Amino acid sequence: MTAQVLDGTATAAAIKGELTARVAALAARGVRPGLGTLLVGDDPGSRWYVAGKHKDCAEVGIASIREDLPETATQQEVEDAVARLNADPACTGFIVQLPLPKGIDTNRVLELIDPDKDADGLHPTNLGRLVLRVNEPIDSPLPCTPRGIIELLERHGVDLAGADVTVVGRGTTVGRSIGLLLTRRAINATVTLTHTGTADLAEHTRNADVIVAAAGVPGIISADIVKPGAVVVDVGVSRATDPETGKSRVVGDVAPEVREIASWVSPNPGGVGPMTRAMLLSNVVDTAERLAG
Ligand SMILES: Nc1nc2c(c(=O)[nH]1)N[C@@H](CN(C=O)c1ccc(C(=O)N[C@@H](CCC(=O)O)C(=O)O)cc1)CN2
Repeated sequence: MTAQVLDGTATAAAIKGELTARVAALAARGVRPGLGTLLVGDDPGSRWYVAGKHKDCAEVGIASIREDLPETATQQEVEDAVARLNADPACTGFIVQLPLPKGIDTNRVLELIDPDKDADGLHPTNLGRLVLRVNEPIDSPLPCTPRGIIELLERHGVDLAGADVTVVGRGTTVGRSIGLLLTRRAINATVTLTHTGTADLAEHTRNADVIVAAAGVPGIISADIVKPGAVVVDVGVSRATDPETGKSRVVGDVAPEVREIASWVSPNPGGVGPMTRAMLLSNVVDTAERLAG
């Protein structure tokens, strides 16, 4: 079996087309959504991601606002930047690019974001709504990567109802929050969350209909620990130097041989990354539509 491709690039492009129409409809009503970003420090990956977010905004017609601080910024300076974005009426939603430099209290910064402007869905109030609202529709922003993974699977016709999903990695932006989404009644998957303390990872992945690999360990999902016909989503982002070009490139958590055994695999790059970007735009447009009534 050769797996079919969960094409995040094409799916994200389709979503951006839909969002462009929704932004135009808002403009006709005199409403312009605006995404703010707060970037602290010089990490090249983070700079690239933030630049991509502003490029995406321009493509769909969302205004964008930037707050860039140096690596040496103090906790107070970061908190002041959050306060400016909270107060800026042109900014209808914003994100704090993660990770923040060492010495900055990330949880405290996230808690200071106005939950109604939390474009990443990472404020405790919005994560709490996800915990509490198992049955009802959710009218608050959802974390972008988990939302993007589910959208990617659904738009490729992967049925999650009753599926056994094994998530690898317990980070806040993906591992912990995707379980909350997948176990909502509207989706109805059964989730096993594995992490570095899991005694036997293979036992859990071999039983899974769907594997979401977000460990950040290159190749941790090898073909021998995947059930034939399983769906495998690669969220891992590690970097390696390409021996042929000498350039840095992304390496995922899923070994290439998995494509010979799985039914669907998300490429990496070109899978979950573009979907994360598209879901950030969706969150901003959803919020602007709610504000506009
Ligand atoms: N505040 C947040 N910080 C971070 C998040 C997040 O959702 N919110 N996620 C990641 C970074 N990220 C967005 O911020 C992100 C990661 C990857 C991609 C992407 O499109 N990647 C490309 C490959 C890029 C490359 O070659 O380097 C792909 O997968 O095709 C977009 C956004 C951590 N921080």
